[in-house]
Amino acid sequence: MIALRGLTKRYGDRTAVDGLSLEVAAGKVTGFLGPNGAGKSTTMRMVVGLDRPSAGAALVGGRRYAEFRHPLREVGALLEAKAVHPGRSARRHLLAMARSNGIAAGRVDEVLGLVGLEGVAGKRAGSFSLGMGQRLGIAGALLGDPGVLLFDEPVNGLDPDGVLWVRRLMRSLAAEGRTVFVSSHLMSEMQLTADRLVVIGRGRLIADAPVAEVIAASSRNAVRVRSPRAAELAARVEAEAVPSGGVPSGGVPSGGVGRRGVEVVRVSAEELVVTGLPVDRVGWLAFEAGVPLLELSEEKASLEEAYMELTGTSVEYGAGAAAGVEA
Ligand SMILES: Nc1ncnc2c1ncn2[C@@H]1O[C@H](COP(=O)(O)OP(=O)(O)OP(=O)(O)O)[C@@H](O)[C@H]1O
Repeated sequence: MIALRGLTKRYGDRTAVDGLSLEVAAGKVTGFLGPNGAGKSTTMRMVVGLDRPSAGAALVGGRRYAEFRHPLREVGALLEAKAVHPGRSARRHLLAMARSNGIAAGRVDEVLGLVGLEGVAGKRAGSFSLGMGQRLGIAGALLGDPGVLLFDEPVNGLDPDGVLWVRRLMRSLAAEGRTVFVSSHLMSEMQLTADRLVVIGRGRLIADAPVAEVIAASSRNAVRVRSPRAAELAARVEAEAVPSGGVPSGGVPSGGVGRRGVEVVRVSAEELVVTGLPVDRVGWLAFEAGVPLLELSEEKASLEEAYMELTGTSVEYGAGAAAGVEA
């Protein structure tokens, strides 16, 4: 398990990571998301002792990275692909890592096989493509057979086969009970790979929840209804939004991701789009109102849509973001 306790990193007057507190559980793939410059790499670097926190702590299994005698056996990381001496062969690079961490030399060929680089193990790492560099980085992370793994943008530069391979690898590492913490900008890939998500913006925590919960909290989730008596149904649904007590009962509790009310958009005389209520609730309301239904369907948000909503005000370098101006 990884535990961040008030983790903070300042570079001069810039706060890259701002009081992050969370736990990344074992046995799961946890996706680490956030706009460019949000502080993901800085956070990961602090977990593996490459950066020193300005305040707070990053713990692996309750201990700081610096306390480990053989850190690669505790936590493996792919942080910068190609962070390898270009003149060294892949095998020599891994052998040097293994030696410094008391790892048997035989493990080097094992991980080279695991990542599919056995055929080029003697070649200079400097001649590797971006994708081969990523595979070598992943081999390095796996070398000490650690219980905790961090991957910063692992599919960067990989072809579709490689992307699928990384997805399966992450899933199988988590299934073995390991802690897998992986950053990515590819939302569709994260939707397929991750169990949980940690979303940050400007160094601060925005969400920490299961993937399904993050998506369920999106206002883009909607229920499409067609009925010859759509107006009656709309009135019934709107009554649900603001009951006599004045408190919206339709807001779907979202477990820390956000709250919202019920909205009805009249698309046409026969068609409505309802947001803020689950599809089965809309079905019951139609039944209670005695309104016939011609269609009742669910439109689910994608993780990408949910993510855009969550991070909308935290984007620093987006096309629409005014540089240097706080949202
Ligand atoms: N060594 C450094 N010196 C000064 N500022 C830094 C340093 N490293 C990172 N930063 C700043 O800290 C902030 C967070 O950067 P970081 O690389 O952690 O973000 P990120 O979420 O990984 O972004 P990306 O998705 O673009 O990789 C950025 O504003 C960055 O410019």
